[in-house]
Amino acid sequence: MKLLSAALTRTLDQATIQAQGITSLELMERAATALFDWILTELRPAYSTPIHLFCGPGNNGGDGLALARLLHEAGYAAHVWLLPAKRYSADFTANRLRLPAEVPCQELAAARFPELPASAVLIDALFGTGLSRPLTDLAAEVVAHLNRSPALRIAVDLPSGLLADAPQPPDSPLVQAHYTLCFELPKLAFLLPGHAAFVGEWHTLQIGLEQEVIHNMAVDNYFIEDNYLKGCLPKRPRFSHKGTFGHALLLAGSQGKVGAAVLAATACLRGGVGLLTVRVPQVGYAILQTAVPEAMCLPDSAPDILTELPDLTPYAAVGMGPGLGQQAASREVLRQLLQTATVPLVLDADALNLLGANRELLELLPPDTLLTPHPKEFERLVGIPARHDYHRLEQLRAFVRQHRCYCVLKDAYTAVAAPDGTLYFNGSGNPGMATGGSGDVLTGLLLALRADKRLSALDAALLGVYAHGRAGDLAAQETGEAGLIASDLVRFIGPALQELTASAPGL
Ligand SMILES: NC(=O)C1=CN([C@@H]2O[C@H](COP(=O)(O)OP(=O)(O)OC[C@H]3O[C@@H](n4cnc5c(N)ncnc54)[C@H](OP(=O)(O)O)[C@@H]3O)[C@@H](O)[C@H]2O)[C@H](O)CC1
Ligand SMILES: [K+]
Repeated sequence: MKLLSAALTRTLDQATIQAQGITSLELMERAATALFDWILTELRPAYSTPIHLFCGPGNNGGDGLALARLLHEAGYAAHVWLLPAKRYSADFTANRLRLPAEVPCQELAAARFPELPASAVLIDALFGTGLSRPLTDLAAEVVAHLNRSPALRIAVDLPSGLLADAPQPPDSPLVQAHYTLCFELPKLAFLLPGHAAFVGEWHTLQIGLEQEVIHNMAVDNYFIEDNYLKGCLPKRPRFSHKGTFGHALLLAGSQGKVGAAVLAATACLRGGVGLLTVRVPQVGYAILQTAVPEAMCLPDSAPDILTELPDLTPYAAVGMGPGLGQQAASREVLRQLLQTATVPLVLDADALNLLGANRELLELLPPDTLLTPHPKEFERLVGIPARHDYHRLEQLRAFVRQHRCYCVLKDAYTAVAAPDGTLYFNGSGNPGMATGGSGDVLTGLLLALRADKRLSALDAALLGVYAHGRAGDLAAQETGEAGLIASDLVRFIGPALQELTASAPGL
């Protein structure tokens, strides 16, 4: 699914109007009908529930006015509050005129804000994609008033005050919505951690925008939704053998952190790797052989950290990092790996911290290496703290372009960055996955997929990130979010990958 900028959204509106031979007012009616249907099916308000609609001067306000009419016609208690302005959009005015006289409709004024009790539903239709500057004066006061209310807040298209795809000054007034209902496609702003408290739970409502036009739009941000990757993992041919799916090498573990190696190893095996060899220090040998009998173990000669890189000839892909520690000897193993590897690499955790602390090593990254930092590790990699979420995304694009690598920036909506700077935001997963070892599981899974020669680097990264989140969603159905631990993720990798597997060979 593409993420469109506010400007492209406007282009899409116009193209839809032209292609379908409809008026912009008819498109607004579709939007209002979709909002109405969602409210009725999902919220199921009582007829007596007071529904207060706060309408701004543009088409976002027009959506609110049309929704007020539909609610009123269906017997609900709609009450409209208008934000006075010098100019109103044509479709706002048309819907203002179509509002039945029985619907209470008042202009907002500083001394005349309505009481908004907990039993009410508030519709924020003040500003949408036409917002051009931070809210001030009366608009800012209205937003503060809405946020103070204990009532449920539903934002139309965007929480008012939030820009769809660009940063706003810190502390700009923003509606804190419980739900945001937008049209057809989500907005980039919804996926950034700093906006979670304002966007709330978001849903896209279909209003029949032209798919052909969307298809032809060039964008650099995508959202990976549920059906996007279905069938992308090739079905295994009947005459497969262990070699078909590659032999992976995992370099992981140190004194006190052998569990990370165990988790990554089991995830790699569940990810479908043909053969797995794990390099651990002596301290990990008995643990690994006992906990993961399916993996071969090639112990380092050192007791508690990795100090030697094994011969890489047998391997189709190499992963390094989980539980590694940051000792100088392990850094030299990393350096040697970067200098000698000719197969795909997956680098995580302390391998990333070693890169961050020795940034000259970044110059050695073989092309298409896959890095999986969380935001703090990413900051160490680039060496400059991000000023805000959008700045971090720009750093991410610059980083992958410079190093010709893939980077998985882990967050609530994990972003997979491709070397051309395109970002793919992952939609699967849940907060239960913020638990120790979750990242080690992702590394192991990605290592398995990178060892599978049938997959491109991008497909392996997208499938791995999505399946990891999906495994978390399946696991949480059984354990709940709080009770989820990383080994639960491992158990559900198989079912998650099964959902993504093509139903017939070659599909
Ligand atoms: N396909 C769709 O997504 C559809 C979307 N619809 C709805 O339309 C809005 C976008 O409508 P638009 O009229 O372009 O914009 P807004 O309603 O957000 O607001 C524009 C007016 O607000 C003024 N403005 C902007 N910023 C401020 C501010 N900080 N303070 C005060 N006033 C502000 C702006 O004035 P300018 O001076 O900037 O020109 C405009 O007057 C979209 O979000 C959807 O809700 C369609 O209904 C259906 C299809
Ligand atoms: K809004």
